[in-house]
Amino acid sequence: MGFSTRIPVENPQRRWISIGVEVRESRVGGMLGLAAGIRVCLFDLDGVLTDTAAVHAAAWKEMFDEFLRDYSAAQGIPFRAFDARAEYDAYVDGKPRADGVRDFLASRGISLPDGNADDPPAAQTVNGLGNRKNEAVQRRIRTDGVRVFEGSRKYLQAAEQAGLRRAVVSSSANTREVLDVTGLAQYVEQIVDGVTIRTEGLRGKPAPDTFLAAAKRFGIEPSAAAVFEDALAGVSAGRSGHFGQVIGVDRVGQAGELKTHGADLVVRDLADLLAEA
Ligand SMILES: O=P(O)(O)OC[C@H]1O[C@@H](O)[C@H](O)[C@@H](O)[C@@H]1O
Repeated sequence: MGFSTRIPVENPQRRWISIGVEVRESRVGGMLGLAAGIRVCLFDLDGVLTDTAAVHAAAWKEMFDEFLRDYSAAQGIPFRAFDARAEYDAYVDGKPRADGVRDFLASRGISLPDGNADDPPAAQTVNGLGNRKNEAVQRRIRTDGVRVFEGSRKYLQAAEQAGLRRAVVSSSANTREVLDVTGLAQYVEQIVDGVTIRTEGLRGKPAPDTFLAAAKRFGIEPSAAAVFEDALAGVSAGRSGHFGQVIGVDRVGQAGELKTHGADLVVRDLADLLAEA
């Protein structure tokens, strides 16, 4: 598509729009910077609506570094810390908690038994490590609070006023608490989250199941919904579910990777879409 600001005159049904880091083609007729025909917005939470991707990444690092220190001492191998940027983005971000534990450990050639959902945080199991990380993230959320991206709050309000339907689709089992403490719950009609994944037996991102479940609740085809995602696993889920539009939200300088994993369009903040509307 190229980095151009030209307005093509040969096809009046299309225009070039410049949004944040990308210049992409968009069909005229959509609202709030969306493609024509979009009636439903499916928002990821952490990193899209709230500044909690970094909170999760820090909690993962706290837990994995402690585990890796013990593990390397027991195995007599050098300790290599968890990379809260590259390894978090590649193996953990956007996925349900247990998948994040499993996929990162596998990348280091480590395999642990799954254990049970109520394993204590000290247990050397996938669930035990997941529960240890959850204690860390909840401590951080309750101590430091949660910051809402103001552009996202404005976008939610504008979407509501425009009559677009709105769901949050997150792998996090802490979704409801975060929506409640930030006051964002009032803008959200449906929630598909880490708890739904467990109770309905859905596959987590990068599988499209959670986004498809949300589209189904509105009784629409995926082609009528836009997916808003900051995680590589999340844009992959949007792409493989054949959603009408996949909007990558780049908070950490990974616009290129978001595009190669399936984003149609990459913005730095949802306010960029309002500026174009
Ligand atoms: O551990 P939770 O709160 O259930 O969240 C699971 C995952 O939820 C995703 O939304 C986050 O991007 C991940 O970082 C997080 O690990």
